[in-house]
Amino acid sequence: MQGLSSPIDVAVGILIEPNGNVLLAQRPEGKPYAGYWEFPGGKVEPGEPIVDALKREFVEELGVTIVSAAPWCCVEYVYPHAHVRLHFYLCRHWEGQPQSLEGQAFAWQGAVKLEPLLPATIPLIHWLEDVRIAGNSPAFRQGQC
Ligand SMILES: Nc1nc2c([nH]c(=O)n2[C@H]2C[C@H](O)[C@@H](COP(=O)(O)OP(=O)(O)OP(=O)(O)O)O2)c(=O)[nH]1
Repeated sequence: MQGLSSPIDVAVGILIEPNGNVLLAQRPEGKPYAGYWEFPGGKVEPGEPIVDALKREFVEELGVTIVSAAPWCCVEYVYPHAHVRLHFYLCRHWEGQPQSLEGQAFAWQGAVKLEPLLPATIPLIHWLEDVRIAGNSPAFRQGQC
């Protein structure tokens, strides 16, 4: 089990369509919390800039090239399997249609109704309501990490 004093950095991207829909993915079999919904992303490799990890994960998982992404918030959470520090980015500009390259299910959602969601991601759904329709570039939310 990961040491609780050393969080694992995770880069997570929220793709937002012009109509305000956001993309979620379902965790595949074999991973902790399989079947739970999350925003696409994955672990940052040692020495890797977080935004580079974000771009790498989107190419690997979805075949999507992120053109620009804005850091939005950071959430720390201790699971039984790991202590994670999640770096969430908002992304309105990308190239390519998301494809299920790792066999995972995807869903575009307006007001997100999917269940179950990963516990650390649940608060994001509420915060997203302030930004997904407005089309603005919200300030970084301070204070969660
Ligand atoms: N991608 C993503 N991960 C999240 C979210 N919320 C949340 O708690 N997590 C956690 C679950 C995992 O413990 C961790 C992501 O690790 P992962 O195992 O999915 O990463 P990975 O794709 O690099 O996996 P692997 O190569 O190690 O198999 O972050 C979220 O919204 N999106």
